[in-house]
Amino acid sequence: MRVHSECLTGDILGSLRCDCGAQLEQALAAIAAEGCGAVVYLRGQEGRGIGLGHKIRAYALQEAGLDTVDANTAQGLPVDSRSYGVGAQIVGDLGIRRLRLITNNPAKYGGLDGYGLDIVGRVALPVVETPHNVRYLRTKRERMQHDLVLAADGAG
Ligand SMILES: Nc1nc2c(ncn2[C@@H]2O[C@H](COP(=O)(O)OP(=O)(O)OP(=O)(O)O)[C@@H](O)[C@H]2O)c(=O)[nH]1
Repeated sequence: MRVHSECLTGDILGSLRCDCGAQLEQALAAIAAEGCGAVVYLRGQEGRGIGLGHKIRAYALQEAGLDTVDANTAQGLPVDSRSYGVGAQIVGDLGIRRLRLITNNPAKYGGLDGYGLDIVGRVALPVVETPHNVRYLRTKRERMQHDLVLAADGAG
């Protein structure tokens, strides 16, 4: 089961600044290979909840040296305002009660817990690391506690 946060730039336009598009593709492929599963695509979560306009402004701040966390707070916005209650209810509405969750994000795992869903495991997504997204990935690991192993530690 994949609960995916909307990312217009990564999912639709194929931006290399984040790994969202790659993660969506990986999740779809993993579910296809398994022969069962679902992707719930959560609209309204663009930019970890700040919206597309603010995310584009965050990109300008990142060009000036801020990381993805500080580029949110510099705009007076929360680092991550996503909640997963609606996602959990959609999962339940699909008739799914017992699942393995495809994510590297502990907050997502915790956020889906407790809605009558039995989350029996986590499926880690292999990291698709490029020179363009390595700083983004490192910030996810170091400041947002994502469970990521990066090959390029020490680079970039
Ligand atoms: N604020 C901000 N949000 C971003 C940026 N790049 C991508 N996003 C958003 O980040 C969200 C994805 O969250 P992540 O924390 O990258 O990963 P995740 O989906 O929570 O974790 P996984 O389940 O492991 O994929 C999407 O809503 C994207 O729109 C950025 O530079 N700044």
